Amino acid sequence: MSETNQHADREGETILSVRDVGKRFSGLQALDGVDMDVKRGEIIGLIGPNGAGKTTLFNCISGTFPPTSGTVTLEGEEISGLPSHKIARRGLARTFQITRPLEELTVVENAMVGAHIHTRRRSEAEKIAMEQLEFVGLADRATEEAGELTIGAQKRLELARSIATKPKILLLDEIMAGLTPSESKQMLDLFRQLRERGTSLLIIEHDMKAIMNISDYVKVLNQGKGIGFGRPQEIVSNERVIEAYIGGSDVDA
Ligand SMILES: Nc1ncnc2c1ncn2[C@@H]1O[C@H](COP(=O)(O)OP(=O)(O)OP(=O)(O)O)[C@@H](O)[C@H]1O
Repeated sequence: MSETNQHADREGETILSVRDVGKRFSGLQALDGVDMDVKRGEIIGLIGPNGAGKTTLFNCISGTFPPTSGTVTLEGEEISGLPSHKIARRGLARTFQITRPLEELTVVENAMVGAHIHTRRRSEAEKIAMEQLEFVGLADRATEEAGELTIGAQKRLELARSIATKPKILLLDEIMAGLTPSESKQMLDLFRQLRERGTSLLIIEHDMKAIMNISDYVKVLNQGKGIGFGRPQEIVSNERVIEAYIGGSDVDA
């Protein structure tokens, strides 16, 4: 069975659909015919060796740049080629590999940046932002300068900012990097709560144990191509996946 068709019959409403997506950077084919679906309330882990194309796929989905070929649809409507702010307004949020809050703003003002994509009213944005800070455990630090936060708290603020956009699907790019074990556990708990609310998550993460623990399904990229899709226990015993990791110079999620 091809990796694309495996589990194609899984149930639930498709939120995000990636079809035959390719991305070329001058001489380099960074993505080549990638297919993937994310259903409502699913957590999908996206893994692969360094340079596999994981962040490039996030960039193509979220509108940082358009794919060279193929389509991306959100709730059945094509979003490939739209600018990122329009994609965000339709319900797709993302975090970035290197997260830095606007240090001179307060914690709540940072979270309000997310809320402002839906409302221009400050009081309404502040209400939405405070709800999300409450969710990530930062409400009591709302008036502090964001630059004062520890790395772990900055990551939770980044999560609060992104969920303040009220996403149907959230793309998380190594948001657990640099967290202590207890902060990672707290982050995984937040992911589970988001799933319970019906938010879909697509997660790039270094920590293989965490990704296998949290994901409903795992998608594996290697050299720009999908080489595996399945339940975590299927992925860890998939020979193509093992070969891609052992054959590569580095093991990375
Ligand atoms: N803007 C760009 N211009 C040119 N090449 C790029 C660009 N972005 C990514 N690439 C190249 O595309 C390939 C895929 O990179 P990408 O960052 O998507 O991989 P990744 O799987 O996220 O890797 P890592 O785990 O190291 O972050 C790499 O060879 C990279 O050098």
